[in-house]
Amino acid sequence: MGKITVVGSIAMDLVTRTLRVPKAGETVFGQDFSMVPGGKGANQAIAMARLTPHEVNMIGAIGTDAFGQSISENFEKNAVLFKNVGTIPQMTGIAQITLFDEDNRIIIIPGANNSVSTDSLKGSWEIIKNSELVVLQNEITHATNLAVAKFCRENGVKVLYNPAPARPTDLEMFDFVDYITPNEHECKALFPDDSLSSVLTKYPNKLIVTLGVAGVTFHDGQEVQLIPAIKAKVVDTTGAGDTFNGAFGFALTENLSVTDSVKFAVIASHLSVQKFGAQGGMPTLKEIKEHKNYEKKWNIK
Ligand SMILES: Nc1ncnc2c1ncn2[C@@H]1O[C@H](COP(=O)(O)OP(=O)(O)OP(=O)(O)O)[C@@H](O)[C@H]1O
Ligand SMILES: [K+]
Repeated sequence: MGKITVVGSIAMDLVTRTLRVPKAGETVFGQDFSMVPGGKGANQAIAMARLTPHEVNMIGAIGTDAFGQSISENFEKNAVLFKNVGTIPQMTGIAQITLFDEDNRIIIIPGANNSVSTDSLKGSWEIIKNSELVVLQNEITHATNLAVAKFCRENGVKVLYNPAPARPTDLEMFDFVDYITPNEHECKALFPDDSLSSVLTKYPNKLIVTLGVAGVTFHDGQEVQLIPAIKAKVVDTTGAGDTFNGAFGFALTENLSVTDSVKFAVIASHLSVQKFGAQGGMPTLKEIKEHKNYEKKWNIK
């Protein structure tokens, strides 16, 4: 049975690079366009499959269109098990991404991802139950996430929850998950009235907040830690957060501490921003091990 399972979104990313973002009613010429597989769930599954020789299971849904076919081929190529990815008569989810000024702007149309429900998970509970870690994000419905998290809690399965994009119901998940990884904007949306350090202190070794170029912060049980990002020549930051989550989750399953898992994932996301596409820059374990910040004591085989 699979060691790591992702229940989440699958999409095709339609990526446009431009030097100017059009104003309302305006037309501009962009630099280039490409289609690359994405979706936070699929991205995080692929980030983990690049790192682990063990099974990574993807559970989700695609549509009957051509995007679905090419996404399946991509799972195959990246050694993600996808027999529990359903195909339904709908459009595959898409993300329209504009790359501008070293950052991205994204519009998501969920399509088939909205059909991932407790009903559609019927054949998947056994895989979930036998996982060492289950990974969730916010691109499938809250009701499905909550049902999976509760099931995992009842069955002693650890859950890594990436509440992205943020939604008001996220706090209901907190009691049923082990690790929560918002970025700073998502964290502010969850706790608008609290300072970052007071929120981190409330959830030691559980709430891990990514701060983009500034790095990652969390409370380690003693004090608030800031693990700085590693400077990089940025090509495309799309997927930095997904790479972080995938690598963090993988490191936890290798029994690294939260602090070491964060440091490991910071190396992974630093490598990811140097290449194009959400998945394009996701490193292999070998690439992370060759990085100067890799610590031998982590002893990952
Ligand atoms: N420009 C950068 N240079 C180096 N590392 C970066 C850079 N941007 C992000 N990272 C690394 O990636 C991690 C995750 O990035 P970020 O906090 O932007 O997540 P995110 O907002 O979920 O990303 P995205 O939605 O773009 O995938 C950061 O904590 C940092 O370690
Ligand atoms: K990238």
